[in-house]
Amino acid sequence: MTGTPRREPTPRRYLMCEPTYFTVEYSINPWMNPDEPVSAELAVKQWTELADTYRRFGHRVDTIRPVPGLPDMVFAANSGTVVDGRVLGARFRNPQRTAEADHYRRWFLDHGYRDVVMPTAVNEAEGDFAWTGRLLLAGSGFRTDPGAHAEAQEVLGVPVVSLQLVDPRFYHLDTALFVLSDDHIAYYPEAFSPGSQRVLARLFPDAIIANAADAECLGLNGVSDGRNVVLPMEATHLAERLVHAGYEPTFVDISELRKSGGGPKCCTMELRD
Ligand SMILES: CN(C)C(=N)NCCC[C@H](N)C(=O)O
Repeated sequence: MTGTPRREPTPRRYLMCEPTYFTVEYSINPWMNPDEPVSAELAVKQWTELADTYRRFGHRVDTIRPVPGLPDMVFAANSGTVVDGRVLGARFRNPQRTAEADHYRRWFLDHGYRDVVMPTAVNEAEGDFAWTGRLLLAGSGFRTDPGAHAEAQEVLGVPVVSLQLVDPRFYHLDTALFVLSDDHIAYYPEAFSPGSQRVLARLFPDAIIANAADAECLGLNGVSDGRNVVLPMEATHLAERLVHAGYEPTFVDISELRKSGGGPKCCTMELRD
């Protein structure tokens, strides 16, 4: 008889950016409504709790200084994909976010990264790239260009699997899929084209399948260290499935950051050195 697998955490290093200048003053995804009030103070509180959660699990959290006028800079995951110490930076689709990429590029150079390449194609980094430990899953359809997938394969030297996103609410791959442990993922099938759904089912037959309620609270924007899985507090169905599979969910409140279309993962770039 096979029981629930024992899940082992591995130490992580994350890069985060405090939402000091957080606002929703433009709309570049369906979650953003500039007419709805937003509190930078509450966003900072929620972000601080997220960073403290990682530290409590023994992970290292580095930070980059926020820049006035770049309210989405808090979404660190969109500014770099790091595998084995190699960095592929970002090129944003929307002009409102263009300047973020260079601040992060400079952070990498100032912190000892020597292999830093800036993309030629539109590339929103870990927003659309997820490293499973074997494959780099790559989303396109709304933000990252399919050409960026080939560029990532060349620069990072890892096999890339292209996936097509089809629902504008789930405009980045990390709104619809995340990696739980080596080669084990959770995802929301309806966010993907029929062909991409078949690819995912073939590659990950034991994946955890999320439902619409999980996806609609950005529950797929989770962060896992192999055992502890940080999730938005509304993602209760997904949390039950994770417990069943041997993981330990931890809930965080990200309601303020969600007003910009972001969750825990968007705030967290993983530095795989
Ligand atoms: C989970 N997601 C989508 C992220 N990886 N990033 C959030 C980016 C939010 C920003 N307002 C934007 O629309 O770009």
